[in-house]
Amino acid sequence: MATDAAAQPGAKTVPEGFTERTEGKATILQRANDVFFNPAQVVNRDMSLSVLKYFIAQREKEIESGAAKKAFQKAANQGVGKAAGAKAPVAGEGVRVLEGLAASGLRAIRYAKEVEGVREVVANDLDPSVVESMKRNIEHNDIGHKVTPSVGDARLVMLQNSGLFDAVDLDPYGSPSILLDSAVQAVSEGGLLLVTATDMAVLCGNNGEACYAKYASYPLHKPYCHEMALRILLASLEQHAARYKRYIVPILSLSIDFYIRVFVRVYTSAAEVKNCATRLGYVWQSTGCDSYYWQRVGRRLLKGGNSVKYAPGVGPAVPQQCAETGSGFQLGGPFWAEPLHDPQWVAGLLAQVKRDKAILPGYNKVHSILTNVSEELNDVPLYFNLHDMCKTLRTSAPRSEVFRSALINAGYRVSGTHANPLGVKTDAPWDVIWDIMRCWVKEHPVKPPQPGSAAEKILSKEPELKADFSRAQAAVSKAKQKGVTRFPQNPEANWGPKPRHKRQAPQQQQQQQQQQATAAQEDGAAAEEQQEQQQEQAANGGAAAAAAETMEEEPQQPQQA
Ligand SMILES: C[S@@+](CC[C@H](N)C(=O)[O-])C[C@H]1O[C@@H](n2cnc3c(N)ncnc32)[C@H](O)[C@@H]1O
Repeated sequence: MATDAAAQPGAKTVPEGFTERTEGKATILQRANDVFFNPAQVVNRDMSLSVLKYFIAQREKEIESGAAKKAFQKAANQGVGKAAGAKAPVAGEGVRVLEGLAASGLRAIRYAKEVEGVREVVANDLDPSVVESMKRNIEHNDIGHKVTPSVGDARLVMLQNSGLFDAVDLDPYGSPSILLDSAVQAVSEGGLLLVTATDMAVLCGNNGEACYAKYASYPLHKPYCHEMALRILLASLEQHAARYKRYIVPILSLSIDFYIRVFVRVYTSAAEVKNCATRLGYVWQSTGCDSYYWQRVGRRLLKGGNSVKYAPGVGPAVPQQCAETGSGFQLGGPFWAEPLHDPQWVAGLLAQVKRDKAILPGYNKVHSILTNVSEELNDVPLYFNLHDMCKTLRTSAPRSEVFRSALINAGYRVSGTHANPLGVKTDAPWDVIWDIMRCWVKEHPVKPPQPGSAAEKILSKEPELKADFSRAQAAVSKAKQKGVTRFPQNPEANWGPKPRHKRQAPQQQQQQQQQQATAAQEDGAAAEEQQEQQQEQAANGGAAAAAAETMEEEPQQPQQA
């Protein structure tokens, strides 16, 4: 937990006009109105620290098995790191990290102090006055030469150190788009990229044209927009990487409150890069209802023996008119269409985080997010919001467990998503999903819908499937069964991005207000989900059981002082 602290006897002297602020093992010096420290980012820093720690352990194993050296040689033959004189990784030598936009240096200092196996962190910032305060903080933390301060444009630093950093962390205000091209070149073979984006209004489709300009992907302003934002950033990373015969492997992709954060490894392979278009897809979104359909940009065709041929995607993947409502479609993308996470990493990371509970100030939220992620259907891109579908039909929403049971009883898989407390992921096709809703409305009649409305068109069809709403065991997530709080409330209002340390243009202010409004909405949805959970508990086991389960929940304490 971050704390304000007065100087203790024997502790480092706190210069006049400063106070100390501690997060994890790092203590930084802060002046009044300093905006360098944003407590809302503790979860971002804890998560990043944990992923970096896990990455280092994995990398050591790869060095010991010889896989890392082999990969390094292969990449060197393609020119990776050649200009900068990159060397093959050596066991026990530790990793070299770049924090490209390091501000106060808090994150860099935490990496250096808390993650074993970090050899050096280069903490870089464009603003010389910021680097002065960073130097003060490095000195204040007694970390010797482990953190190297640097002033410069992160893009230049990355290009000048191509292939030389084992991990590159980019945590900008707003969009990372202009940093991605140099970032995919800066990491060593199999290296780790950790990237934040806070331009959620852009990525979520409020300004689609701006998103296309920045990321070359058209967003759709729909309930799945937070996962779509992740898929836009990943698609952009993949396309930048492909230009240098490199490709990405996402290990963890997170939508948290008001920002997204992706963790990907970067490899080099001319053969693998040919698959780039097959990993990306467009989404056809019905303009009349909630249905959406994927279409890959490219195809990989196996032609007998080992012969592989690449071809453009086939389409359109939808008819001229939406099968449910007769309306047209919007086309979004291209988006990353492959899994967002590596399940083995997620399982290992979750176990490691549990062991590190005492040393992670943002543990509760980090644990909740990873628990949710571990239960997500990783091969089902995007999700729908059950409440939105009910709005389309002007009906009351079934409890999520009841709706999920119907999907499972019809032979399909279903899960929630960490990106939205009300989101449902399933491999059921849309005609099945709508049939379940038609059956629900038959059992819970609604007022006759408006002639010509989407509700009328959808409900005028007889369901082909007879939905079975009886309780299926797998309909309740394991976390929920164990009483793990899946969406903890944020500790305070306006828990969101901080302004840049300069006057903001009205457009930026508006964007920030939108981001905060989105975060507030999500908090509302989380509260709704918790209320629903309590109602379900009460309905399933009576008040006593609900009370007992509630007591088992982890306390929802604010993560910051
Ligand atoms: C959100 S803050 C970083 C916060 C920090 N990562 C942390 O966890 O505390 C963004 C910083 O990026 C710096 N910055 C913006 N553009 C940059 C660039 N092109 N190169 C390097 N630093 C940049 C700003 O000066 C600012 O200090």
